Amino acid sequence: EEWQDRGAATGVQREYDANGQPVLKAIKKGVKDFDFGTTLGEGSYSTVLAALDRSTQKQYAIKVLDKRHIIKEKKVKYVNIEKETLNRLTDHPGVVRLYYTFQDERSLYFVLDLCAGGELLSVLKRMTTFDEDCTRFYGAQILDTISYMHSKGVIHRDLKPENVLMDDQQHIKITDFGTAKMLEAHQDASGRTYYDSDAGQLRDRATSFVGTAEYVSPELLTDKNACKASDLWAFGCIIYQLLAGRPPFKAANEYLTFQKIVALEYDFPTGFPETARDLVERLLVLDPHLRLSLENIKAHDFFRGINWGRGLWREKAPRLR
Ligand SMILES: Nc1ncnc2c1ncn2[C@@H]1O[C@H](COP(=O)(O)OP(=O)(O)OP(=O)(O)O)[C@@H](O)[C@H]1O
Ligand SMILES: O=C(O)C[C@H](Cc1nc2cc(Cl)cc(Cl)c2[nH]1)c1ccc(Cl)cc1
Repeated sequence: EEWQDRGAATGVQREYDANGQPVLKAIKKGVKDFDFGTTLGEGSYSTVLAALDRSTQKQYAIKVLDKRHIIKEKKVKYVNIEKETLNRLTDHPGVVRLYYTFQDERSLYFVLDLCAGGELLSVLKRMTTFDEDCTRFYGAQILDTISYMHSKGVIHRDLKPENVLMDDQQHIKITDFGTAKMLEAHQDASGRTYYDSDAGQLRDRATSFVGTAEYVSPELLTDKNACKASDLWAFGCIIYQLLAGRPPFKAANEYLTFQKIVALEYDFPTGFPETARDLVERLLVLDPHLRLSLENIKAHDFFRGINWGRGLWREKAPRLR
């Protein structure tokens, strides 16, 4: 196997060599450390199973990918991007946590947070629409997470209700980073790390990746360039969808949907709340430079009363009505 799994060791244990000298050995988890349970879902190249770590009795979701299938479908790049991106996003409650990766002769394994609440899309379908309080609460958690991702130089590029999972506290966790873009890290004069605004993206012009039709930003369709503001366009579509029960741009096929996006052809259902309408109108703006910035969105009237930061993640989720 030319790929040696340099996956992060899960910790070290102390052993003693022949002369009684203490030796620290890296502990690597493997398949045998887990009891696999129900299938939580299937992807095009993956199966996600509930699993119990026998030694800690902790529950996880383990995403299993078939090596041969990955190679045949030319998805090696995406799998490695998902691993590298998740390894960069390790300290925020709104990002699904990657604990370990390992492999055996047949498969690759991602050991992830278990999100027992399923997809936000399924919750929305059960509710038809969210009321303003729920939209404000879940919207704030999603925005706080986008803010963290962008601060780490990660653009998700495929944000949508299917990629927002719920944990057992009804808090959200964003997943599916195989198509994310990682901006180059730079050190400033005082040695602090910052990420290339979007200049570094210029080389990326040839990117072949386009997200999910209903949430694709106009700049990705016109000049094939995703930037941080592209995630904020998708955020605007999600806020609209939570309140309206459907995404703003949806047509019979992808091409017609793209036509609606670049023509900004959408309207609000009667009864759509005014403040939310104002926020969506300032997000669904064709020119990414004129779209509301992250800070402007946090300060928008729709999010009045939200305390951004730790508090947001300790609060009890409003009852989904
Ligand atoms: N951490 C998790 N906890 C609980 N369920 C999960 C978790 N991650 C994924 N799932 C579920 O498993 C299913 C498959 O997810 P996976 O990320 O493997 O593929 P996908 O991204 O949904 O599909 P595709 O690869 O075609 O885009 C999803 O529908 C999701 O609901
Ligand atoms: O060195 C690393 O970064 C760890 C490896 C890299 C890696 N080994 C692979 C083997 C195959 Cl067959 C396919 C892919 Cl995508 C592979 N990616 C790895 C192991 C496990 C997981 Cl889940 C992801 C990447």
